[in-house]
Amino acid sequence: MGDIDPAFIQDPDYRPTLEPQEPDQIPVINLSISSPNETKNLVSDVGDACQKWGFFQVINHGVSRELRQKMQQVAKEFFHQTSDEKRKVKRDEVHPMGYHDGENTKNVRDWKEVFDYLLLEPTLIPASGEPDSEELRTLTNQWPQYPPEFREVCQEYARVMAELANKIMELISLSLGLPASWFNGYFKDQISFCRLNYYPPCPAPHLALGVGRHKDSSALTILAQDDVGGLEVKQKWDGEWIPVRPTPDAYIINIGDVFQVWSNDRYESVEHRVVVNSKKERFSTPFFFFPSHYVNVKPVNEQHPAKFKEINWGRFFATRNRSDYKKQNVKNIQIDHFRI
Ligand SMILES: O=C(O)CCC(=O)C(=O)O
Ligand SMILES: [Fe+2]
Repeated sequence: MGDIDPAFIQDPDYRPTLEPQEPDQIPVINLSISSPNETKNLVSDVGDACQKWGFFQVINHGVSRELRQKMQQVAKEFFHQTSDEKRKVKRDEVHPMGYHDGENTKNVRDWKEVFDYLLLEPTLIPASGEPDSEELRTLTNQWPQYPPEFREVCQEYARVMAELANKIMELISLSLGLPASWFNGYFKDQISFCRLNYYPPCPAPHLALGVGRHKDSSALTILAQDDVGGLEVKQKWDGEWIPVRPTPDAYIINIGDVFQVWSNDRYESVEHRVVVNSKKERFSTPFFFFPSHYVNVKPVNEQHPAKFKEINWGRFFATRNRSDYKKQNVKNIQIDHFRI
């Protein structure tokens, strides 16, 4: 036990502790409301969670349990196939959507396999991150033959996630003192995508991570995790890693880089990572809610000095996503590069 490819081994500073930790402290927010007064409380709970943690869980979100279970089932059936079968829909530089088993986060390999697909087909993004390049690139999905209902279930699931993302974004807008629909127009041609994560049991969970520490570059992310656990969030005030314990039927929401810029640092995109274990496989499904490629992201409140320069979202996305395929000599681009 314990012998793994050195490409997966984290630097000692970033290895997980795997010791029992404190009980879960990430807020759980009930989205069902029946009076205007409850809306006020809900908005204030969302705002507090965004400010303190950058993470919260939601219950009574309106997504059917049946759809979530179907999604879990097709993911299991897909990932349990042979490598050869899965590689028929392998991602590459021409087709960035599909199956992938060699992702690096911060230049260390993740102990996971993924399948990515876009909400909208086709989706347009800039061909490169170069500031003066106007060329666009058309992205489409790749779908496996098996299981036969895979495509239909995935597409339905992404549509439902986009609706939930809108609802949560409206609450976040209200919590920032803006009209609920303030950001809606930025998502007309959204580059949102859904990812199926599969973490096989790992013989050396003390050395490797399912996903290394990172921030999501989305506006927000909606994550479904199964009952195994493994997601950890970096507590803002002391850098402790806090587990997000599985809560039946809940979705985990986190603020991504886009909302950090829009809110001018009031809400931060918080670092998180995934710990693996030697006994149980784990599945999770993040939906990354991204604006349209042509949106220029900048702080919305003009009463305070802006902490970020305007960022063209498509170019940022195009630059960041190149890091999936090659080990890079430089750290991949982050919003901090745009700080004033
Ligand atoms: O699997 C998880 O719990 C989280 C995955 C994640 O953070 C990501 O895919 O960006
Ligand atoms: Fe993430």
